[in-house]
Amino acid sequence: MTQPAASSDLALGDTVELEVGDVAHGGVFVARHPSGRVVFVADALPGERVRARVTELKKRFARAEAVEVLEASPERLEHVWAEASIDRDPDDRVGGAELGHTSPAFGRELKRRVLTDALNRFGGIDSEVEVAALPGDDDNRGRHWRTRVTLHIDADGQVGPYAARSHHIIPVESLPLAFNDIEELALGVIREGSRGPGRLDFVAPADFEVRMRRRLDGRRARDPEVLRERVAKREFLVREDGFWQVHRHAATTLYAATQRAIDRALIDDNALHLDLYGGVGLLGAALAEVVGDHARVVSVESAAAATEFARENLAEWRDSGAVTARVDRYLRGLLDSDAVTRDAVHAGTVVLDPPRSGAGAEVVDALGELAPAQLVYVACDPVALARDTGMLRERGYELRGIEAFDLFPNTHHVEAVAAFVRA
Ligand SMILES: C[S@@+](CC[C@H](N)C(=O)[O-])C[C@H]1O[C@@H](n2cnc3c(N)ncnc32)[C@H](O)[C@@H]1O
Repeated sequence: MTQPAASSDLALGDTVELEVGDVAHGGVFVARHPSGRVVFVADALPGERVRARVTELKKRFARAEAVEVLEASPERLEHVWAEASIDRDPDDRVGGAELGHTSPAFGRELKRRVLTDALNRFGGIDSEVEVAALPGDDDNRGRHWRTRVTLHIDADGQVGPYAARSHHIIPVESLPLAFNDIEELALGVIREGSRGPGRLDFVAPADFEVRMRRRLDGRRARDPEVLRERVAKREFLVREDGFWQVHRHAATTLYAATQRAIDRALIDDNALHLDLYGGVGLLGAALAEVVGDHARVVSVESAAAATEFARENLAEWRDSGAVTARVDRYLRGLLDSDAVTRDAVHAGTVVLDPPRSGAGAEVVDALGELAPAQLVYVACDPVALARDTGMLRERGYELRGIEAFDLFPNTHHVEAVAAFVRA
C-alpha cells in the first residue's frame, strides 16, 4: 500500500509560518513544518520565526524563501545588497549574497558550523574548525572583494546579475560585492543596456585596471587578454577568461596556507610532487618554493589555456612543468608507469584543489594506491571535502590539521586547506 505524502497540507506557493533552526549546507536554514516535512528556508537565520513561501516540494523536504520576519535574530542586519533584501519579492531578489542579511563575523560562525558538521558526519572528524576573515572584510562588511564579476544580457538588451536560484535578470542599481571600479563600470552598462543576448565578464587584476569582455551568443568575442596577477613578489600569468581566485586577497591567503600545511620534514628533494587541478600553477609554485630550487613539481590541469601559462609560471623551477590532462586519467597513467616513477610519487607531496564536486572516489582511490607522503587538499565545498576526507582516512591517510577561510564573504561559500599524512 502506498503511504500518503507526509505533508499533503503543504503546497507549492503556500506561505507558511516556520520556526527556523540551524544552518544547512548551501546558505539555507532548517525548519520543520507541522506536517513533519523538513523545509530548507532561504533568507532566514537560526532562532527566527518567519513567514516563508514554498518554492519547491520533494518527497522528503521542501524549499521556501522567507518573505516576512516575525521574530528576528539579534544577528539580523539590513541586507548588504539592497536588491537582495527580504523586502522584495523572492523572485526579484538578486543572487550571490545569501548571507548578506547578517555580519561577516556571524556568516563565518555559520560556515564554521556547516564545515564542522560535514567533517563530523561524512569524514568522521570531531574537531572544531574556525573560519578566518580576510584583511579588511570585517571593516567594510564584506564588500568590494570580487575581482571577477559576470553579468547577463537578455534578448532585449537588459543587463544584470541573475536572481537567486534562477536565470531571471535583475537590473540592479548597486553591486556592493564587486571591486569598486568594476561596480562603477558595470552600473554604467546596466543603465545604458547592451546588445544581447549574452554575457559580460569584468576582471580587475593586480594592476587594478578593469577589463570588460562582451560575449554575445553565437558571436566571436575579442581575444582574452593575458593578465598578470601577483602573490607577494611573484607574478602569475593568467588568461582573462581563465580561473583565478576571486577575492582580492584569496590567492595570497591560499598560497601561504598551502605552505603552512606542508610538513617540511616529509619533503624529499628527489621526489616527484604534484599540483592537481593546478589552474595556472598558483599552488604548484607554493609547493615548489617549499621544496627548493630543484623542485620537480608537475601541475595537472584539464584546460590547455591554463597549463600553457602554468608552464611559464613554474619556469624558475627548471625540473617542474605542467601537463594538460584530466586528473583521474593522469593518475591512472602514473599507476601504469614504471617502478621508479611510482616510487618518486610515493615519496612526494601532492597538492590538490578540485572544483566544487571534490576529487571523488576514482581520484582518491588512485591517490590511495600511489600513496604519496602527504597531501594538501584545498577545498571550496565542505561536504565534498568531508566525503573525500572519509575516503582518504579509509585509504591510510590521517588528517593532521585544517584551516578555513572566508574567501567569499556574504555568501555561503567557505574554503578549507586540509593537511593529510600517510599514516
Ligand atoms: C578550484 S580551481 C583551482 C586552480 C588553482 N589551483 C588555483 O588555485 O588557481 C580548479 C581547477 O581544476 C580544473 N579542473 C576541473 N576538473 C578537472 C579535472 N577533472 N582534471 C583536471 N583539471 C580539472 C579547472 O579547470 C580549474 O582550473
